[in-house]
Amino acid sequence: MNEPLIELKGVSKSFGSNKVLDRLDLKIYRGEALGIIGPSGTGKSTILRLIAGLTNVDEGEIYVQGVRRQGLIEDTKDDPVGIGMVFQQAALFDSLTVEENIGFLLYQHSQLSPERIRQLVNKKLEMVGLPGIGNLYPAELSGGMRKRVSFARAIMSNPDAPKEGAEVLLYDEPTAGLDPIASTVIEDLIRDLQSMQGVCSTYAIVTHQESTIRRTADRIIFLYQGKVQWQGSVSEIDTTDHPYMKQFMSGNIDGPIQVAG
Ligand SMILES: Nc1ncnc2c1ncn2[C@@H]1O[C@H](COP(=O)(O)OP(=O)(O)OP(=O)(O)O)[C@@H](O)[C@H]1O
Repeated sequence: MNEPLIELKGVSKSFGSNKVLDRLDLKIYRGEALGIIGPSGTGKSTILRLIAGLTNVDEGEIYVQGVRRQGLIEDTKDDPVGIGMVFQQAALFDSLTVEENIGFLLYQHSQLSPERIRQLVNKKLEMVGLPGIGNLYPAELSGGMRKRVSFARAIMSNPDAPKEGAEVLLYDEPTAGLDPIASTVIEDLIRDLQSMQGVCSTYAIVTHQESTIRRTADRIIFLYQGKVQWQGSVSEIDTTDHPYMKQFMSGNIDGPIQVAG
């Protein structure tokens, strides 16, 4: 098989005495849509934050396109692959307009003219199905619209920079708190972005919503007690006899997974 785009080798991560990840191995291949599922507090978001370079491993290694990541993303000038992250909360600046939010990094760090940034922002807003809302403030948007704006921000790129935008997107519960129809819109958008040329063809998605698991992932890993306990394709969700998966997908209180609280 090809070299993985992202690889975690023997990664451990603790917060105080809480060992969240325990010698975890994980590979994400180019063009793959990986779903990460598991009970609350098992470290799914932590995996995304490690891949994004927002936090450091305690032990183990992270490779991005075969190159070992050293330190946090802010210390790494030339990560070989652009990695964008969409957070659970859209995490927009309330005092800035949609356009200023999406173009934030370019306004801060590029030499591009405001007019050029505005054009680029408008293009991204069209891609996420929200043309013409650049002048609105986050408070004027619905939750689903805010999520889409955060997608636009994650795929924003500087055409003058050597690489054209995020190649890998990390979605942390992108449909949490949305009604079923708004969730479908987001799920479709995730797949649409994947199929658009030049945008992120590879992504990892953390979600608790069953429709999102089924509609946005190709391969799924089930995380529990710091390790990948099961992995398979979406169709195998319904056929697996794995006790963790059967309990988790049925929502049964009784089973090998200890119920928190
Ligand atoms: N910065 C931090 N400081 C202390 N503890 C943390 C920190 N970040 C995460 N944790 C703890 O690590 C564990 C895993 O958190 P994480 O958010 O990765 O889990 P998760 O599987 O994404 O959970 P959920 O499904 O509830 O969102 C939790 O017990 C959490 O309290």
